[in-house]
Amino acid sequence: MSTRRESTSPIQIGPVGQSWPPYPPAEETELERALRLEEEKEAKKKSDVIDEAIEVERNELKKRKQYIKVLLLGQAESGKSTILKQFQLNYAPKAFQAESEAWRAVIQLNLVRTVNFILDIMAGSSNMTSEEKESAATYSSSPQPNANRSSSETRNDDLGPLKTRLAPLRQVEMILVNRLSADEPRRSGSLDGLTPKYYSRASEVSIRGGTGWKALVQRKQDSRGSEPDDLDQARQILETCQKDIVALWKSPPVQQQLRQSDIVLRDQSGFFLDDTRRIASQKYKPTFPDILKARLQTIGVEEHSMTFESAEGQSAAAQAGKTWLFYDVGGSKGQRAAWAPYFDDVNAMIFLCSMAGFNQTLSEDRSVNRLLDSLTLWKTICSSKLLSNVTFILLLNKCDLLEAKLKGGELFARYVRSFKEANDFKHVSEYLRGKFIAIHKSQSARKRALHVHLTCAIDIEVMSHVIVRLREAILVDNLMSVDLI
Ligand SMILES: Nc1nc2c(ncn2[C@@H]2O[C@H](COP(=O)(O)OP(=O)(O)OP(=O)(O)O)[C@@H](O)[C@H]2O)c(=O)[nH]1
Ligand SMILES: [Mg+2]
Repeated sequence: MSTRRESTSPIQIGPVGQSWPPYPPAEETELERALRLEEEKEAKKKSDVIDEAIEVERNELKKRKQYIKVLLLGQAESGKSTILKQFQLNYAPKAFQAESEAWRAVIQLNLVRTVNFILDIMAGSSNMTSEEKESAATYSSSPQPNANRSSSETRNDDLGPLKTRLAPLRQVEMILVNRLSADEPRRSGSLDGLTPKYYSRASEVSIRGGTGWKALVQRKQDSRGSEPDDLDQARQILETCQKDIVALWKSPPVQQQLRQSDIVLRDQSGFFLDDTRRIASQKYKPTFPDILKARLQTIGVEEHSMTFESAEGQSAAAQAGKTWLFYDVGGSKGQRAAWAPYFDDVNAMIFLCSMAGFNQTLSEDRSVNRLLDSLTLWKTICSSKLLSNVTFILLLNKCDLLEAKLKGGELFARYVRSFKEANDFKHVSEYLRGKFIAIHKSQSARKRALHVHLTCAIDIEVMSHVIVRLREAILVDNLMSVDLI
């Protein structure tokens, strides 16, 4: 502990002859002396508190140096948070299971938002701005979105009673958003009163993520005891709407309108309409596959600490090596400036690219193709000097969606003119793999290994093998001692 405040030799400042501290004053009364001593005691107390805080921070820093730090990078919706969930599921399943209840609100909100999105579409385009019409087509699987076509062509008054019965879902959405975001300032995408709003993304949920919201949902659940609250009310309404949601989704006018607007809801993140009966039930408990499919946009950079559960009961040293820190970043363009400070001190970087993005534009900038954005971003990351010594992992993700799009007749060459091969998964994924590897080779300042995997981040079985290999690669590259492995 520092004793700097107790030094007796005063330092010289100001004009020669004046010293600091000016104690003790030449003529000091008893009262002045008592006050002075009291002040000094207070100052010492404060100093000790500061010293203690510094010490704690130093120890914390020392501990953090023993952690493996992994940075997850990639554009929005590429699957970064999903990969983090896969690590938790594989290596900290008890902790992951303990949090599963908190995901219920997110999944139900994903579902309710999709329903309200459909209701907005069916209500017609009159209250949509031209920007909203365009952004509704962001999810289109077609290169030429056709969202501007008049919805009156298929508007069907038979849906009237259904729409009326589903109207309370606006309130459900509001309750769930409030519950998840609680003290957060309102951000775009959150509900604007009860006014129907045309969402550019059917199920998008945008709240500050990390562990904060989970704790919040949990705390509220614990504190309310047996008293019914607004969340119970929301779940009751949702259950009451179960059959009508199914009917809405199946109704020919809805399917026709979505087709005419070139909106493919099944391809969208957080799509749960095929599981309505289960998810809208009051007894609903999120399963692992549901949690992996849930969409919760990451805002900012979130630090997640994960301790390998197999390390429980081992020595403190072994435990330290078994704790990994993940930095999960928000991938949209506006958030990328916040990444740089994390490049400095990580052991591994996992970059995700959604291969299904070849026929999509960024939701934050509809003039930019997603695949092109990913390649540009990859180029920047590869050339970063700060990352030149870290383990590089590339996950070409959303294999399932890429395959479905190609099988559905979407032509890859229509978006990527240099592609001349057969329009199937094997050739397209090989082409993309080659492109990314070539960029890595040409942009890296020094020779560095690159681990590449084709992934479907929501597939538990297949991912369990990939996750093991990622862990091994990171540990081996970072020369961890055998007992830590
Ligand atoms: N079908 C399919 N969906 C996936 C795959 N990987 C992720 N998803 C889904 O895609 C959505 C977006 O994934 P996230 O992990 O939230 O994306 P992110 O990169 O963290 O996005 P930001 O937080 O906005 O930067 C989620 O609903 C996931 O369930 C995949 O391989 N296939
Ligand atoms: Mg995320």
